[in-house]
Amino acid sequence: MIMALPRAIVWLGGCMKSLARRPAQSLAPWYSARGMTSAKRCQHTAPQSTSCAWQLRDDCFELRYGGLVMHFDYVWLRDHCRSASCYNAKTNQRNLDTAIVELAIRPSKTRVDEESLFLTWPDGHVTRFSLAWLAENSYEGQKQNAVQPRILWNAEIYTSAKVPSVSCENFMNSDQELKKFLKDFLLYGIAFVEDVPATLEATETVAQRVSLIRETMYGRVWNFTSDFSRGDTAYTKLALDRHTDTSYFQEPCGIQVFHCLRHEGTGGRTLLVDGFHAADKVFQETPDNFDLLTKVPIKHEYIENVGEYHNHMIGIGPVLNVYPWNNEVYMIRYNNYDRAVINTVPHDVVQRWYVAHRALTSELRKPENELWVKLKPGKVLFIDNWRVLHGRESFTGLRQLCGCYLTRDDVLNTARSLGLKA
Ligand SMILES: C[N+](C)(C)CCCC[C@H](N)C(=O)O
Ligand SMILES: O=C(O)CCC(=O)C(=O)O
Ligand SMILES: [Fe+2]
Repeated sequence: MIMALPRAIVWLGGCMKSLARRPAQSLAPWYSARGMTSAKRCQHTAPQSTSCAWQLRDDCFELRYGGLVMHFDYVWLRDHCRSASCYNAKTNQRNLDTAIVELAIRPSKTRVDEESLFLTWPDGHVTRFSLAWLAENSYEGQKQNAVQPRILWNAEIYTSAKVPSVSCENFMNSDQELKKFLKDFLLYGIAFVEDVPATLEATETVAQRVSLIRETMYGRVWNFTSDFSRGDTAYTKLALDRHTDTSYFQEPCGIQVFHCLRHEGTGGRTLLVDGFHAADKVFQETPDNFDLLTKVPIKHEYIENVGEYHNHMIGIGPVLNVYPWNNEVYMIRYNNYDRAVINTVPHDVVQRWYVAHRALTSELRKPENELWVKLKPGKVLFIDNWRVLHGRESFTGLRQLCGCYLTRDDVLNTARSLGLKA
């Protein structure tokens, strides 16, 4: 399914291209500190076979296999030994005490056959790796295929994809249906379950089919209306511009679930915007803006003193969080309401940061990127809060929204257990 998607709109690490274009110095310092480019070659070259070739370089073991040229540090090779004494295959845990490995260790004997690499270490211990395992676990191999398959969308792309909603019954009873739901959720960052009874309990049951519920100071499963019972604009009838929730947590909640149990009035539509699509546009149009948004630490804060509630939450991190090895965005933290005082960078960087933030905001606000939906009783919406921003139109009348946050690790765990890449 995933392979069959049109390539142009699948997020396959567009950002990786930037690594090729930029000088190595602009990458994370560990990249050049390793001295990977200045290695001298050693004499021990194995007889060339059609399928693989290898050499012991001074600073690493070089392996050509399956179309890849891979480099393995010697300590890494000793540390990753999968022999029974070094690694417990039942628990998938390391037994080896890495701290006792000589950091300048080199194998005293090396042999490669069709399928395996055999290393004998100075103390006589033998490590065997299958070449396929090495290819799969190498840095070079990771760079090729580690990016999460995603479809970056605007309103048109999402609407014309006609992503089906799953019915509550199928969702609850069929693992295949759950898998389809999660596959779409991972691709788009949003997904719907329909025909759910309009109750808090049913919403909770649906949420628990996917994950553990992440309890916060708002409660476990919440049911809120415009009564200003809490010190936050969400508890009013006012419009809310696009944002991600709990940006003031060190780890913002991974998923948000919404179920509108009741609305007798006008307005109140939900706005959804793909933050990764916007980030990608900024990256393509002004890479320096993208870069700054990945680097400048920004503080978000929740200060509440209403009735019994006294909360002070602080979360710090860049607006765009990227993996350092391939620049893939994995989380956007964007909430202009909850953004706190900026005091983590000097004024000239602040000036440039506002420019970058404006570029991202302009992208997020383009009407073509806005997906508007009216949540109705029965229709439960799951939002990837690390990717898709939500907002709402102002409204009149009684409107009751229930839902919860989910533990991201457990959503991904469920997806992986069903055989999805997550
Ligand atoms: C969803 N629920 C009503 C419980 C909480 C709303 C939290 C709103 C907060 N400003 C934020 O963006 O995190
Ligand atoms: O009222 C809504 O539709 C959503 C409000 C909101 O942003 C939230 O509860 O996180
Ligand atoms: Fe929100």
